[in-house]
Amino acid sequence: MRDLKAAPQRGLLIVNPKASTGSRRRTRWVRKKLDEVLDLEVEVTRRRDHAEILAKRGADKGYDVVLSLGGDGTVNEVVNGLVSGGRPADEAPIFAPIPAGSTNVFARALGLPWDRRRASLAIVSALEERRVRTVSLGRATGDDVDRLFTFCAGLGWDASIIKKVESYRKKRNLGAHYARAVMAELNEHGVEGDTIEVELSSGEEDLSEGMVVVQNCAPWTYLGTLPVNLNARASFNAGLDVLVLRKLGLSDAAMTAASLLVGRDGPDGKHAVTHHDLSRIRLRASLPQAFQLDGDYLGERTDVELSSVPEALRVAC
Ligand SMILES: Nc1ncnc2c1ncn2[C@@H]1O[C@H](COP(=O)(O)OP(=O)(O)OP(=O)(O)O)[C@@H](O)[C@H]1O
Repeated sequence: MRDLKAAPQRGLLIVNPKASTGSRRRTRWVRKKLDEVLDLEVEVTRRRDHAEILAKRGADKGYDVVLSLGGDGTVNEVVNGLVSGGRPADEAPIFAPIPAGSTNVFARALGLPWDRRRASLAIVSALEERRVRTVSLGRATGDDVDRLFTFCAGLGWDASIIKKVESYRKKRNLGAHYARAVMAELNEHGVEGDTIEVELSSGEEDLSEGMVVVQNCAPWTYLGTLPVNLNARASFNAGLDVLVLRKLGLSDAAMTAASLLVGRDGPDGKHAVTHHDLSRIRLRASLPQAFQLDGDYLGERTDVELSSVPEALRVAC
């Protein structure tokens, strides 16, 4: 092992003590491992949005590496703090996400193991070997929101489901909760509803009557170990991908939902279409629709613009 203590990088570990799979003992183990390669400071979040403030402070203070120990909510806050105000990737600390949530989409999409110990070891080895990758991010603006996202944004049906899943919080087996929320949503509303106009930077237009999902990478999410690939071509090295769910009758809603969630071939083109590698996507809903960023329900919105921010963040993985 190379002795980085000779010239250690300064690291800041931001710990969310409320993340689903967090515990003091596990945090101590991670901290000990990181201590071997970094001159490490640790900060613990005290409330929602605190990770963003801590990360911004870390970037301002010139830390070389900032790590999160939490789920995708913590990742989203830390990333927003690191490159807030348009800070270029090479002037921001290198980021590394250590998974401690229930799903950990961003860390897994980077190829890190779901298991926190194995992920920590992979990150330690990336730091030792100075293995860094620069990834794109997405940015959502409009209707009093201006926020970066790491893996997805959604307007309509999937955000309503996320709102439901959040209400089942602190219970285990999120895969089952997700399926339960899908069925509850289908029973209550179907997927037919108000329209969402979709305007793409390619010049194309589309119309959805249920849901629009924008992805910055693939997969979109995981049900346990199963990757859900609504848009398998989405990539950190390209612009944004979008899935537009077109008109859908209640009779085949469950079938289509199932094929979207577990199908290997993506949407069938009849009920849903995808568009690849876009710099900008404008969404205008006829009535306020549920909105989510990185799996976090943010309330209802009618007008949102999603844009790609290429090479926005350096990641050790
Ligand atoms: N001390 C705290 N008290 C209450 N909430 C907190 C605290 N620190 C962070 N949070 C909030 O906890 C929320 C959930 O965090 P996070 O997404 O990291 O974990 P998770 O929900 O277990 O993961 P996943 O989204 O994968 O299920 C975030 O919105 C974050 O802002």
